[in-house]
Amino acid sequence: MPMAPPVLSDCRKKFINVLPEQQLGEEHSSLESFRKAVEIVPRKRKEFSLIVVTNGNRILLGLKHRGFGKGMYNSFGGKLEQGEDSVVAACRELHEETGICVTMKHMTESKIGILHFTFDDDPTEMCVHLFRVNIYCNDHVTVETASSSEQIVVDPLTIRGCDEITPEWIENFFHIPLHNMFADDSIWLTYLLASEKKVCLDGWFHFLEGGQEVNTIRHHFVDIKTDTNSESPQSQTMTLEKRLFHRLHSKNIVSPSPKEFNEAWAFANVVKKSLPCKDLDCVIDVAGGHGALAAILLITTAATRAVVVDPAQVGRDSVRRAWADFFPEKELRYRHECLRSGLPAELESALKTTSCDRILVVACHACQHLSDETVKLSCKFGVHA
Ligand SMILES: Nc1nc2c([nH]c(=O)n2[C@H]2C[C@H](O)[C@@H](COP(=O)(O)OP(=O)(O)OP(=O)(O)O)O2)c(=O)[nH]1
Repeated sequence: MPMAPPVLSDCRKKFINVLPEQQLGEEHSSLESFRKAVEIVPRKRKEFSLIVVTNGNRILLGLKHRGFGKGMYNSFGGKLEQGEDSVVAACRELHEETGICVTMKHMTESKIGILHFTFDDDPTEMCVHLFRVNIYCNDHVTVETASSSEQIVVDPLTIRGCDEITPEWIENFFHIPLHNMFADDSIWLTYLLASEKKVCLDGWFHFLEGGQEVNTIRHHFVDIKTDTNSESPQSQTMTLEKRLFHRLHSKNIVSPSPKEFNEAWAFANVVKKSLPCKDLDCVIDVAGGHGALAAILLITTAATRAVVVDPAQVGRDSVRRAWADFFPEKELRYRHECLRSGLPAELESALKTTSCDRILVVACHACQHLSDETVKLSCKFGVHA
């Protein structure tokens, strides 16, 4: 059964600087209900472009120095010039404000919706054409999967601002400065960034009087279309390491912590460099706790099964909850038992179905006694450790 798309309010809980609910107004479930509540019919309409720029799980935001939104962070864009098409305007504004060049073809494919803004104290409706551009930085040699035939490769040193705006990379987009951005960003931008699927948005936001100082929405309605067959642009370009990290964060998993995840990732890489993992079948992670190391080895090697031997029950199966779809048809088990009895039992059982050179015992911790015991037992059974 296809998974239901996430709810707007659930997505924003994952971001640390999200604005308080009082500033985000009432959420409507249909445009009709939104229009009825707002009552005001705008008399004029102005068109703008807005381009969200990401690179994996980083986002490029601009700090505005003048005009609308001065002193706040926003994505890039501006007014459409007389008779100008929204795609042409988006290419022009992105280049003017960041130096990034995107072809018309790519910008056309990057259009993801429209945002409509109305105000209690202004009869003009702002109609913002929304684009989502995911760039590849050519100092990031780690990009693993690039599905688009025409990638936007940017030399990060060429990114520059102008007198109106200064671009700045936010390394983890769950940390974007939403408290210093337009209130609607806490609603739609969080959804866009948190979604692992490609989304198109039609957003309607009605603001209270008072402009950016008050920055408060009275009513909103966001119509979201999720393309369940298509990964979001950031998922396509994220390295596997970032995708795994991102998944832990987006599911609010605290065990493994970011530090433990980094350690497990680094440890797995060292193990893979020093051992012939091509024909690996079984991984035994001794005192492996939450099981991140075992799972990373399952995901990144040919191993088909892994078992975590640890008397402590750590993380309550968090790793499987977060990453199960990264190792489909592979098995991750937990054996809650001490090393002395659990490891030999697992080794004996594994050796019944596979050869010793296809079994790997790993242990990532600082206890000399535990390490000695692990190596001694592994040597006794003739497996890699
Ligand atoms: N994220 C977000 N962006 C908004 C909101 N409202 C709004 O106009 N924008 C965007 C659309 C445009 O990209 C930008 C406003 O355009 P601008 O006033 O900077 O236009 P411009 O660059 O042509 O300005 P200028 O040269 O005439 O000073 O802000 C909003 O509520 N949220």
